[in-house]
Amino acid sequence: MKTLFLLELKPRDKLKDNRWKVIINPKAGSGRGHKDWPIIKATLESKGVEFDFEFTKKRYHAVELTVSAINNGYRKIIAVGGDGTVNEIVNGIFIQQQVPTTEILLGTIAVGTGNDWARTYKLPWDYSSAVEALIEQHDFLQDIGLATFYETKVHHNRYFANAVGIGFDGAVGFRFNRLKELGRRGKWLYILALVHSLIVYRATRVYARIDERSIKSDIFSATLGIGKFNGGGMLQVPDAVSDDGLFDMTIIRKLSKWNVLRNLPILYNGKIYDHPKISVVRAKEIAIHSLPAMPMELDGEAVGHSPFTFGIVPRAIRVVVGATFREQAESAMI
Ligand SMILES: Nc1ncnc2c1ncn2[C@@H]1O[C@H](COP(=O)(O)OP(=O)(O)OP(=O)(O)O)[C@@H](O)[C@H]1O
Repeated sequence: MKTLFLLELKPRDKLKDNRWKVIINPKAGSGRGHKDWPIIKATLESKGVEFDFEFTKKRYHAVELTVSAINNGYRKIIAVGGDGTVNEIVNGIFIQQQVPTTEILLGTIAVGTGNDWARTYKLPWDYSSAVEALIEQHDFLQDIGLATFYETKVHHNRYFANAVGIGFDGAVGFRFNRLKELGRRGKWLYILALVHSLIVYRATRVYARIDERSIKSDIFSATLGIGKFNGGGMLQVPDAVSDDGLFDMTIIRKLSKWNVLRNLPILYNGKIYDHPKISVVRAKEIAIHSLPAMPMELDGEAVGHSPFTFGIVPRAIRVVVGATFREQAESAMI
């Protein structure tokens, strides 16, 4: 009985209800995480935010830091990074076993390259306004996706908070990561990866189960979205709603390379579905098999290849959003 009493009290003793744990990826945004941290830190301090902080030291370290932060009583976490950092923190929130995932509040200060997750929530880019948003704490419960895939014959599971791209989109992700590893930088890097992949990538025969439906088609690319953006501002899933319990899956059927190049603007202007070979389906459960295997990027990270399964976990993580997004979400509910 005495032991039980102690066990119940111990986590409460160390609860840090109002203190944020800040996890900084120094490599995000080609080193912006490291370079801008002194400014971000000074901004947090000047606005009276209570926090402790830690830098990631390697890939996936943010997963570990999140699990130990929650085990040490933190319930509010700030990601200083890009989509990959947010993704690792979300995976850490699911891995920990101390509290339900919805009891953790996730905020972000976007210093990444693409920052697509932050775009959906209209989070401010300047650090002063981003910190104000954390103080105002407009929160929102968003859906999370769980993907299964293969990487060199090993089966993996990973949660995602924003979007997954498969086929051509996945190939661009792999090329983009490769260019970054080679030390290439700059805002045109994604376009460079896209043009390179366009030269070498071919549509594949895809067999998919989408909830109750089955499809067989030659598919060039597909994007599953919880958020609306991917690829650093592309609107490939422009109508995705991040708390509707459904993926929006944009399917781009086999296209000529010229047709892809000519239609690049519709990837950015929200009119992607005007194209006759592009359509959208909405579903909770999706299974995909392809010949040959197709590559996948998940929240901007090139991670593996098919066969894939995707499932949605509705309203699973509480996130801090921008005031404009919150107002729009509230007026949509009226
Ligand atoms: N200390 C570190 N050293 C090397 N890599 C790291 C470190 N910390 C995190 N990473 C890795 O950095 C990668 C990129 O992080 P992140 O996605 O946050 O930035 P980004 O790629 O610039 O932004 P975005 O995904 O929004 O374009 C992730 O794969 C992450 O695992």
